[in-house]
Amino acid sequence: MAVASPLSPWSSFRSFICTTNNSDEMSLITVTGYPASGKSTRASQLKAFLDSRHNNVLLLSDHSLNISRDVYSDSRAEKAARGTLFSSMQRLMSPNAILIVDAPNYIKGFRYQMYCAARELKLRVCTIHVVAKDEQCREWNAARSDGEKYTNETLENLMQRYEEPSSMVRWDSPLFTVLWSDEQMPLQAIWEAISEGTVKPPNSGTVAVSKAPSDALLTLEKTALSIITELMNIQDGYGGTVKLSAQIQLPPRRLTLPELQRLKRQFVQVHKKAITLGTVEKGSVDWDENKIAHKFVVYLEEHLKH
Ligand SMILES: Nc1ncnc2c1ncn2[C@@H]1O[C@H](COP(=O)(O)OP(=O)(O)OP(=O)(O)O)[C@@H](O)[C@H]1O
Repeated sequence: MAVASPLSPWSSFRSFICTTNNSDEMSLITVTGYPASGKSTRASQLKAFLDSRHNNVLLLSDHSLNISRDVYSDSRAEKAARGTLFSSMQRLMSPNAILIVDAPNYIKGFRYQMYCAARELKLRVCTIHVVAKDEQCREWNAARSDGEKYTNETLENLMQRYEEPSSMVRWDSPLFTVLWSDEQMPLQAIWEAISEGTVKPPNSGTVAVSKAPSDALLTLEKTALSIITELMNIQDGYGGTVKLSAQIQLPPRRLTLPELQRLKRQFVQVHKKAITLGTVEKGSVDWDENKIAHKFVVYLEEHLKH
């Protein structure tokens, strides 16, 4: 995988600057991602862009609420902190405000609650998923000097518990995925989602969005899933029908299903954006089963701990 250089947070919005104001957009933007994945960096980048288009952009975060990192190592304190975040969010949501909620927002059910609260007020919503590899988050966390460092244990814990957003469910959509290596955020598309997107009526349930995934997305999911199933079967002595054209070098220890599932989720997330946008990443030609299998095997070899 290519190693990207650190991005410059301000480089991507300059071309969109204009001075539209006094609009009646009301919206909730939920930022989510791993701990120390760059959520606040992206949230302030987004706020700077939106400030040039709207006169009431608010940013709510653990930091602005003085919520300490320690809450994430104590489930009761964490629950109370989520309550504080939620009530502040409700207080700040208003006509003519764009509210960005920059917090871990890693629990699916919590994002759903936020979505319902926004719909009650007929706000437009969108979710920004900031994606960084585990290793990158560890590195950024270790290097941070802003007093917001997580302990290693809390960091690992939060990464394990993270529930990824999905564009297939209403409460996470529209979903914008921003990779740690992306120089640009999709600022214009986010603006359109919150200023022109559909305002969903309250209380119309939680069913999945009807839009079908592309074949490529399904193949990506299915192929990665069949590989981890096969690996578990082989490890448990059930053998397996080896369909892969690639061989895999495994670490000399037992692999666990949760770790394989986590790597699968990350792998899918990393490649989903290219597929949904119809763009092609450097080095990949298409998305057939064999090529995906090969990419996933390489990904596993790179990321499985020895
Ligand atoms: N793209 C990037 N390039 C280089 N460094 C980055 C990048 N994104 C974030 N960082 C660094 O990583 C650290 C964490 O960034 P940031 O606060 O944006 O993450 P976060 O996800 O909001 O963290 P938290 O989970 O603590 O809220 C900071 O020290 C920041 O400077």
